[in-house]
Amino acid sequence: MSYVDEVLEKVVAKNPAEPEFHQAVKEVLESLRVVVEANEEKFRKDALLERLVEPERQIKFRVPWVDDKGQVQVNTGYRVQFNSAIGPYKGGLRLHPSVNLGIIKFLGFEQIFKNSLTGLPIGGGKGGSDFDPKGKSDREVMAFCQSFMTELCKYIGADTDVPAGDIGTGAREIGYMFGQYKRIRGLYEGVLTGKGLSYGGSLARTEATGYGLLYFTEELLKINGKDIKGMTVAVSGAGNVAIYAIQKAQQLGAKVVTASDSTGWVYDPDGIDVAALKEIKEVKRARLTEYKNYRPNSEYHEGRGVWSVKVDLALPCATQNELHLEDAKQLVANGCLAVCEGANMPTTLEATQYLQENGVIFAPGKAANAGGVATSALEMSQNSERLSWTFDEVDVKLKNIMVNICHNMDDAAKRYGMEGNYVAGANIAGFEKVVDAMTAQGIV
Ligand SMILES: NC(=O)C1=CN([C@@H]2O[C@H](COP(=O)(O)OP(=O)(O)OC[C@H]3O[C@@H](n4cnc5c(N)ncnc54)[C@H](O)[C@@H]3O)[C@@H](O)[C@H]2O)C=CC1
Ligand SMILES: O=C(O)CCC(=O)C(=O)O
Repeated sequence: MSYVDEVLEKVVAKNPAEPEFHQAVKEVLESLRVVVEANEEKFRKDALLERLVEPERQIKFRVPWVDDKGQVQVNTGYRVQFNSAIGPYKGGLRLHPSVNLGIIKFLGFEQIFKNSLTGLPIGGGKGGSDFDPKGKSDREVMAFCQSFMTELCKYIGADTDVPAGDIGTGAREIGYMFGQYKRIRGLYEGVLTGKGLSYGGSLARTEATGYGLLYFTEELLKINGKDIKGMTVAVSGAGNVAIYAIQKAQQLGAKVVTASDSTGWVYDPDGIDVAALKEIKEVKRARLTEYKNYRPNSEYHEGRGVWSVKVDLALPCATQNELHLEDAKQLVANGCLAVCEGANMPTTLEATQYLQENGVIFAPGKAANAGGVATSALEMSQNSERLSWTFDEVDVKLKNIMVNICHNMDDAAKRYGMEGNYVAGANIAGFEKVVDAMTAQGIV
């Protein structure tokens, strides 16, 4: 049996009931086959792949807090410190009822390669909890965040592990967590990114993942002889990534006609109104049903359906496994030219394969959405030097990073004879640096 197949089998046997983690590992190792085969003897002897798929540390803890009725609630907290070969662990905290260890492991594993692709010195990690901030009062969210950080603060630090936001963790949650870290540890340091501007945050971090996705997509389309200007675009999600992806797409001359949340989606033939979306989601924390009050010409539909709209470009920006094989078939039938992932692993393996086989330009999240974590690393730099850069300074750096990722991914695919296979290109380019560092640092 080949080394890759052996490790894939071990991952499934050793980590049962973690389908998202199996999926993420399969996607990466399958596309590394050619690199692994060229170094099989050494990698096998060093158990390189076994070490790559085993987190350095997994922390799981109890998070008790008191709700507004005086009732004690108990959630589970996680931090998976996956790989520190190229820098301190870096990656967001997800607060969503679906969170479990397997989901945090898939996200942490992806983060290793994504962070490597940014070219910045950050290792891979991820964390979160099955706490649901939706429908909770600010006081309840604060009580949860303080309890969560009371335990997490023992394991993180500006030079060891620097968490940030993800689904359900925005500026409000990061603020409460930062306050509690400072209070317990007595340290005013850049232990979290995505902080508010008044206490060490970076300009452009809020916009970075969505803007970065569009800088990357614009470049990728250019490489393939196409122009984003004038394209019609479908975006899923209505959170941090989706909102700023829509905004930048419109600035680049495209028309985005959809957005979605976990209960439904909107179609706006005149182009999504970003100001309305921001007010509904960021200020009111309400459902997309409200969108029609701002845009009478738009349609609201319950359930899924964003991928049934005829578009040139699809940007999944909500959550994992939200774009299925049936959706891929519909996109292809409608003449969609490209799919670039703003979320982490939003496309199933079958859908990815179908898109690639049918000539759709497909860019994986670990490359396309790396602008968020890259700008987090820029926030860490600013915190270290006790300075803040202007919006334009950060934005220019972000754009350069995304353009470089795009070309490194494209070059890596070409080097291994897989031109246009950007899943392989991103995985190989991310892997090379991590493996080099792991090898240089010995068996650890
Ligand atoms: N915030 C960041 O900087 C980064 C986020 N990501 C990824 O982007 C994705 C979105 O994250 P954020 O925008 O930060 O989160 P968010 O919490 O701001 O927004 C998530 C959005 O997706 C929607 N959503 C969640 N589950 C859904 C479902 N099952 N069906 C349809 N819609 C659903 C929510 O209603 C919300 O509108 C996630 O996969 C996250 O891991 C990736 C890189 C960086
Ligand atoms: O900004 C960060 O550190 C993390 C962003 C993140 O969680 C991601 O890239 O998925």
